Amino acid sequence: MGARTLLDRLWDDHVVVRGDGDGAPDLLYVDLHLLHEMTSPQAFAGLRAAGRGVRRPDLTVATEDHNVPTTRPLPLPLLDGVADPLSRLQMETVRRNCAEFGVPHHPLGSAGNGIVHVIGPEQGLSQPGLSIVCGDSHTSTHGALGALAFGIGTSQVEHVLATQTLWMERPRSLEVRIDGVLGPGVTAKDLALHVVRAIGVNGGAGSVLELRGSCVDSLTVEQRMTLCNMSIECGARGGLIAPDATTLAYLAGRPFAPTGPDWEAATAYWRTLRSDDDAVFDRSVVIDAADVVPTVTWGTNPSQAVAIDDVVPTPAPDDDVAARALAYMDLSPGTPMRAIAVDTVFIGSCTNGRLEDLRAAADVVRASGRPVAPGVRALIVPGSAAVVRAAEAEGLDRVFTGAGFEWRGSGCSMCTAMNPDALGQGVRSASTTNRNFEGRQGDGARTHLVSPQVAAATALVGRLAAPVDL
Ligand SMILES: CC(C)[C@H](C(=O)O)[C@@H](O)C(=O)O
Ligand code: SF4
Repeated sequence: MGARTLLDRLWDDHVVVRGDGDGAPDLLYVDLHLLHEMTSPQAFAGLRAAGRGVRRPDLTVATEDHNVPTTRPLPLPLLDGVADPLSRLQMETVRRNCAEFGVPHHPLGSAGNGIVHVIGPEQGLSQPGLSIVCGDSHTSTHGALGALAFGIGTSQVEHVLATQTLWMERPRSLEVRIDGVLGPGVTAKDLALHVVRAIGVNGGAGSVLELRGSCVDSLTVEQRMTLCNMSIECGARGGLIAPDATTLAYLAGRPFAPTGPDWEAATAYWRTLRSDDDAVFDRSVVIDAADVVPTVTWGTNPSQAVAIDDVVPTPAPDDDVAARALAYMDLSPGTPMRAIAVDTVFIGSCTNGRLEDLRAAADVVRASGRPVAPGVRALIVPGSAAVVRAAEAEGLDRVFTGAGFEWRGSGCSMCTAMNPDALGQGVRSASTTNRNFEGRQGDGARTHLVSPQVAAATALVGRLAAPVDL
């Protein structure tokens, strides 16, 4: 066999039936199927209608995240506290489906509950070399551990439930080589926004990004997850990072990580999961880490971003997309980004709702000693119940509440307007999430994507700000 990329290796290891002819889909085996309440109901309904069961409930895990309220105390064990009838129905439905089909489920209020892309890695379910699917685009997050991880549609969810396999066209490989060192105050989120700008919101279409190079090697697994999470925002099928010693150290001792001789065997395989030195990628993009700066978005897609030191850009005369974005965002060209006042700050989501993100934000708050600016609503929503526990054990909750932030239970929350945390018309937010689309955080709400550090500083200043401004 010739030189192979990491994507080739992972793909070849999962093909059950090879497609007939060029561009024909292959049938892939699925090692881990993650479910949440938004995209699983119709799939289970289809199974039931066809009189079929779940082929491998032991390789399937469900959670509740998109619709859940994050106010505390949690409304358990009953759903009495879930006021919104649609959310309540979704939560009841996933519970009933999982009970009926024998699928392990982490309901709101249970120790293992959280955002689907946060709980997989933290429980050690997401491992190098696995094929992982979920009816959710940000399944790319799990690629940070060297897994082949894709978002799929609801009809595909049903197919995987029934067969544990999936027909898929082999994606193209896009190498994103990032060498060098990130400057002071520059985070994995800034790097993720930089990558989206470098590739463009459709530039990754049909491809899986392999993120590699000395800068990627230097990132923690949680930072790698931020990067892979946003790979989907350049239109890619997913993002991948070869497992290394950092990955192994992250996984060791997690509840579902292998132990003893199984660990030895698994890690021996994981160490082979890399692109050959002479592997040929379909395309390569090279990024110098030194060029990455603290970044904030001004528009309505994640590539419409500038340095926080910069001003709102002036669109080219024929750039209707940018003009529309500026109108929606109610921004004028030339306005310094730091002059933009916000109503709301949100720190959370599968992009930036993990322990390291909360620590980074808490460090900013602690170092400044300042309270949240008057009139600003600032929310901290940990990505999972485990993150809540770990953060509280370190006293991070007290750092935040002491400064006037709200400390919430876990869930997707303000990342998406699918739960009670949705924002109102015209509300402007700085948010550590991954999408700033029109209406994403609520009808008419205006989103600026930022890092946890910038979000924390912004909450204290009341305008877009970086920790150096405090
Ligand atoms: C609800 C779900 C299908 C959706 C996704 O696929 O990503 C959501 O998680 C999002 O982030 O927009
Ligand atoms: S946190 Fe946001 S991006 Fe992540 S799964 Fe939930 S809605 Fe999607």
